[in-house]
This record gives sequence, C-alpha cells and structure tokens, in this order.
Amino acid sequence: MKVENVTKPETPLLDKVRLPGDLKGLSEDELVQLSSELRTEMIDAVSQTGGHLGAGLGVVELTVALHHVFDTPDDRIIWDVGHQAYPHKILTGRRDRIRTLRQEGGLSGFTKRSESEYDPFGAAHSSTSISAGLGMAVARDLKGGRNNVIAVIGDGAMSAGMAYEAMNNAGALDARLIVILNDNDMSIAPPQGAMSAYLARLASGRTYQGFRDFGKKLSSYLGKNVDRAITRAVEHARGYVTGGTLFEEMGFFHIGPIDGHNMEHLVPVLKNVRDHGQGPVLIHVVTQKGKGYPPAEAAADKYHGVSKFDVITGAQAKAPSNAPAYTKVFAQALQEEAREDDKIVAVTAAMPSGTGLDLFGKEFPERTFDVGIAEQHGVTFAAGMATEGYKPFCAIYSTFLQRAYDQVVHDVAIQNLPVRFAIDRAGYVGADGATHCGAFDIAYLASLPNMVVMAPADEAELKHMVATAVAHDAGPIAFRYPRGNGVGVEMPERGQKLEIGKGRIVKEGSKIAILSLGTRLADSLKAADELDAAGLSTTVADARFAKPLDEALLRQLASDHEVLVTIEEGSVGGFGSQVLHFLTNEGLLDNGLKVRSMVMPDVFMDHAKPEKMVADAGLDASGIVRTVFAALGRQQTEARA
Ligand SMILES: Cc1ncc(C[n+]2csc(CCOP(=O)(O)OP(=O)(O)O)c2C)c(N)n1
Ligand SMILES: CC(=O)[C@@H](O)[C@H](O)COP(=O)(O)O
Ligand SMILES: [Mg+2]
Repeated sequence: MKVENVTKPETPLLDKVRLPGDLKGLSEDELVQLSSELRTEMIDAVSQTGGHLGAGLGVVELTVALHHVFDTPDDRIIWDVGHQAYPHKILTGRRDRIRTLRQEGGLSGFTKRSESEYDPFGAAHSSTSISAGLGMAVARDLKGGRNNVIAVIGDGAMSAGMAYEAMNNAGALDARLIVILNDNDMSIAPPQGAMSAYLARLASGRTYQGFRDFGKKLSSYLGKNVDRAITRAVEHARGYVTGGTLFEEMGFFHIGPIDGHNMEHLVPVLKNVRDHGQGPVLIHVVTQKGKGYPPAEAAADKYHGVSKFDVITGAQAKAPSNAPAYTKVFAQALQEEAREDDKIVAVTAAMPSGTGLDLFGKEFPERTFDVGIAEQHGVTFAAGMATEGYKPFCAIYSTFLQRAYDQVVHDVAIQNLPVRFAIDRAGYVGADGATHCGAFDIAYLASLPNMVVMAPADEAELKHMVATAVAHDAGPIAFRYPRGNGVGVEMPERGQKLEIGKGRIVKEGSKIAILSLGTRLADSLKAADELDAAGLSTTVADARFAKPLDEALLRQLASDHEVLVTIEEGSVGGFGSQVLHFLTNEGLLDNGLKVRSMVMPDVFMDHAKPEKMVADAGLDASGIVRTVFAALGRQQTEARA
C-alpha cells in the first residue's frame, strides 16, 4: 500500500509539559499554542467524566500565564471555589489522572491540599481565597519569606461578605498579596447585585483612564521602572482603571481590566507585579466563561456544570428517571402555594437553578430574590421580611447553610421568626464530595430552641412539608431533602398540612422497630422485608420530624419492641441523638431495649456515586439488616430463631 504525504506529526506541546517548570522557557506564541491544546484536553476529559467545564475554559490562558510567570508550588496560587482548576490540575502533574475527575478514587473536582502540593488551599465553597491568601502572605512575612501569593477569585465569588472582610483586612495590613479578579460576568446564573453592575461599568471602560496616568501610578506602586512590555499590553487592552475605584479605596493597587485571553497582555502585567510589587494589588482580568467551546459559549449557563457529553454536538447525557427531582417538586409545590398566598417570597443565594427557584422566579419575579453568594445576608434578609408578615422561603443547600449558622441562631431562632428553610442537597451528593455533603443540618438545626425540623421520606411527603411550612407561622421551620430524584410515588393534587411533631407507622411488626427520618425509608422497608423473612417481625415508622420528636410514637416503639433502630442520612448529633436523649431521660431504656442509631460515619467521605456512598456508610438495606442482627447478638445466617 502506498502512503502519501506522510509527515511526522509534531509532538503536542502539552505532551512536553508535566509540571509548571516545563512552561518556563516557552515563548508567548508557544504559550498560546499550549493554551489551545490544554483547552482541547480539558473538553475531552470532561466530556468523559462530567463536571465543571465553563469556568475552567474561561481561565485556560490565565492558568498558563500564571504558571509561566510564577514559581509554584513555592508561589501559592489559590483558586477560589476551585471548580475552575481543571487546567491547573493538568499542568501540575495530574494530567494522567484527569479522566478520573469526580469518579470514585479519582481526582477531586476542586482544589485539595491532600491531592497536590500545587493546591495550597482546599476549596469548593466560595469566596475564601483572599482570606486564605492573606493568611499565607502574613505568615510568609513573619517567616521572612519572599514567595508570591496569588488569589484568583471570580466576579460571582466577589459577591460574598468574606471577600470584603478579607480586603478590608488586607488593605490595613498592607501585606504583599496579589488578587486576580476573574470577571466573566457570570456566576452559575447571571450575577446579581450592585457590585456586579459596578464591575460591568469598570469593564465597559466608562472609568478608564489613559496609559500615561496608569503608567505613573504603576511606577509609584512598583517603585521601579515599568517593563516596556507592558506598553504592548496596554495598547491592546480594553483600558486601565487608575483611580478612585472601590478596590483602591480599600488599599489595593488596582490594575485592569485586562483581556484575560490575551497572552501579550497577561504575561507582562503578571511579570511586573511579580517583580516589583509591594502591598496588596488587584488585577481585574476580563474573561469569557465557556471560551473556546462553541456549545458552552452559546449556552445560557456556559456549561457551568455538565454531565458527560458528546464533544461534537455538545449534547449532554441524561439519566432516565421515572420520578421527578426533589428540587423540582419543591419548586412546583411552592409555586402552587404562592398562587394562593401572596405573602410567600423566595430567597436564593446565587443558586436559582440548583434550588429550583428559577421556576418560581419565572412566575413570581417580584417575589424572588437572588442575593448573590451571600447565605448569611440571605438568611437575615429573610428574617427581616418575616418581621413584616411575609413568608420567606430560604432555599439553600445544606452545606452552604453552614455559612449562615449564626444568622439562623441569632436572627431567626432567638427571635422566633417564621423563616422557612428549604434545605436541598441534604445527605450524600456524589461527585462534589465532602465539601458539598449535606451532613450536619439536622444536628445544627435540631439543637436550636424554637426550630421545627422535617425530612420527607419521598416526593409526596415533600409536597406536604411545603404546605406545612407555609401554614407554620409560629416560628422557624426547616425541611431537608436530597439531591436527585424521588422514588416514584403517586403525587397528591395538593400538599396537606402535617401535624407538627407527628410521625407515622408505615408497616406494623412486633420485634424490631426501624424509625427512619427522611429518604432512608425506602431502604428501611426493604430491610424490614428481609428481617420478616428471617423471622424477625419488623415495624417501620417514618418520623417526619427530627424536632419536635413524636414522643408518643417513641414510647410505643420502645415499649413494644426488642430492638429500636433509628436511621438518617446525616451526622451524629442529629435525629438519632435526639431520640437517644429522649429515651435515656425518660427511662425508656431501663427495660433492656436495644437501641442502635445509624448515622453517617465520622469521616469526610470522598466523592463517589451517591448510592455507593450510602452503602459504604452502611446506611442501605443490608446495613440496616446487619445492624439489627448485631444488636440481637446473632449471626445473619441464623434465621428464624
Ligand atoms: C458558599 C457557596 N455558595 C454557593 C456556591 C455554589 N457556587 C459554586 S460556583 C458558583 C458561582 C461562582 O461564580 P464565579 O466566582 O464568578 O466563578 P465562575 O464560575 O464564573 O468562574 C456558585 C454560586 C459555593 N460554591 N459556595
Ligand atoms: C461548584 C459548586 O459549588 C456547585 O456548582 C456545585 O457543583 C453544585 O452542584 P449541583 O447543583 O449539581 O448539586
Ligand atoms: Mg464569574
């Protein structure tokens, strides 16, 4: 066979880069080529794993420029949230594992200290990078070190209070810290708030000044000659802001906006700041989320988070399901209630699609409030509305509500204000791993006076709980439900108000009692079937409420059974602990009742499929059966005794 035009393909530059040191000698043109290869590699990898795509695509050039200019890991690069760090992972010795992203045993979808020395700070919750970076910078100065600290924070993350607390402190401490504001004019949804509008004004050039002014200012900041290469950057940049910006008022030297996809702009500016800077500096870099991948650029969400997809078409895989997602059930139930009650308002902290409030917002735009990534403010804002007779539903993921705990205690619970907490992503969430796991909400809410805490066993129950929360004006009330789909039960026409603090018996038995809170009910029923088959007649009850407890139900289960097992998808300190506290203090354990409390193990579990995490935690049907046999002191093979 005759083969024509065979040319030896050039080795891709990316194949020659294993660690950031390999980028040092590359020319600007080569950095551009490397960026293109890196983008292709990332798209291919995420098409196989799913994950956060849009944010990483937007920082490809910035990542390459940072690793070219700075000397990591001695210089510290802190990626805020960490969801945009896939290109960074590829350049820092993790390319061979990039197709394990978010898979069990594979790379984390965020930065993680235990994963790499190039990840100096772990993240996944937003807006921590400037605080962490300032801490590192101050520690460096105390040690007499000289390394650079760079915090890269998005415009969305810039909406959180922590970022301002950190800048306030940084301006006063005057430590040498580089903050890169990666402004792509997107959060997960379009960004909200006055700050976002301000950044848009800066980026649109209305306050730009000429290079002459900028050059003077930069010289005074750098204290030395400005590299002439910067002139090149400036000629092509959209402009430089030089005075009176919010950041400058806070004590930062403010450079930008800079075109974050242009190596000629990025590299000289970063080099100058690296070589000559003192005190805190903020570089405003403008990027495009989803850059370089047409389906992402065209999509409203810029492919923020995607499932596996076809690289050619961009079409994402959809998991088939016979049941609606809990998130959607919540949102639709709230819409139905809101049609009849104009006091219902909804609050989200930058998660309109994740919480389903985008649906609510379409129908009730005036009654929907996206406060930005500001859970603390969102909760107190809701408390304020409650004082005026409104019925605020604060829809916040379990893990993110942790941020607003003092607001829940001080602004809501102590004042007994009827704020309704719709807590999504309760329990294991899968690929986002430990940082997003909804483990602690039952423990941290059920310990509060005045608080009512509910957990639906299925999607129909969730609808009832929304109705219950609407009707509950006596104080704060929360309901928690998991990521993913319901179990496929028939849905009621309307949600019915539940009696506060009343559970229900779902299956009657006589020897074993399983008391489930939330969606572990399905596995409890499976376990009961197995136990029945083994001759252990089993009662299954759905507690519905972690607070107040159904004391009558507890007395009945305690007195009529030999073993009582509680189960929940939450940490120790939650429902089971509340039950044990009650049983102990009421003397209900004195008759020899064997009680076992099944909770998440006391570890931060790495990402895996949610059902695998539940099984590994021992919270599935076979885990329940094992627990019952162990409580009876029997081998599982000893059936029918
Ligand atoms: C405390 C907290 N609340 C909510 C989130 C969910 N979240 C993850 S990324 C993101 C948007 C971040 O926007 P930005 O910082 O601009 O980054 P981009 O994705 O645009 O690059 C949000 C709201 C979070 N990670 N942490
Ligand atoms: C990065 C981040 O914090 C969120 O985007 C998170 O990945 C939420 O994922 P889900 O909304 O799919 O649960
Ligand atoms: Mg953004």
